Amino acid sequence: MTVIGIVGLPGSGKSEAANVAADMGVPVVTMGDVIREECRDRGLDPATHHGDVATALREENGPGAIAERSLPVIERERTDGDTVLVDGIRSDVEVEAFRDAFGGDFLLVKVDAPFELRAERLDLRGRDAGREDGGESLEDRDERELGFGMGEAMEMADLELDNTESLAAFQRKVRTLLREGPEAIQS
Ligand SMILES: Nc1ncnc2c1ncn2[C@@H]1O[C@H](COP(=O)(O)OP(=O)(O)OP(=O)(O)O)[C@@H](O)[C@H]1O
Repeated sequence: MTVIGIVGLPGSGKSEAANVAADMGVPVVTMGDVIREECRDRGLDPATHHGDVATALREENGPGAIAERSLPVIERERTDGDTVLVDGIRSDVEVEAFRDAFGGDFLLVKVDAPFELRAERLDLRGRDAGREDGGESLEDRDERELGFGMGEAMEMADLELDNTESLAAFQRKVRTLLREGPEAIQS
């Protein structure tokens, strides 16, 4: 069994990687869903309290809290000992939590695309990038994510998936990783 964690800056292609996994029947655990579940356990509406509950979880149980909460969900999904993909890792502390839990069965994959390409793609997606209406710019989002420890998390990656070609090429690369393992990938 392999637990594959995905890291990368906003717009790099993490969700697309998760979509490929889901299409292949590989379970995807989204750490945001874990927070939403915690909201419901606390009787709070995830639509309005997502950020508060994420902050509260970290304050109450330390910076690795959300990763820790994801562990039983991952265990639940690894029924046949198959691969599970985890999306939503934000920091080195969370990477450490997964490494402690899964040891050599944990593979950290960094999805990489340069700023301009991410900005362009997010523009096409119709949210996030270069907003002039008071929304957060991609620079600010990058800054915020790096502030959580995303830079350190990315530096810990076991494997880098370049996403500078077409979407189809990226999807092929992710499928190869999930089917054949990291040895089959040449950056
Ligand atoms: N190789 C590619 N070619 C064209 N478009 C792409 C490519 N990879 C991703 N995209 C598109 O770029 C946008 C951002 O990708 P995606 O949502 O997967 O990024 P993300 O890392 O999950 O971002 P966020 O952190 O904002 O959730 C999406 O609209 C996606 O379809």
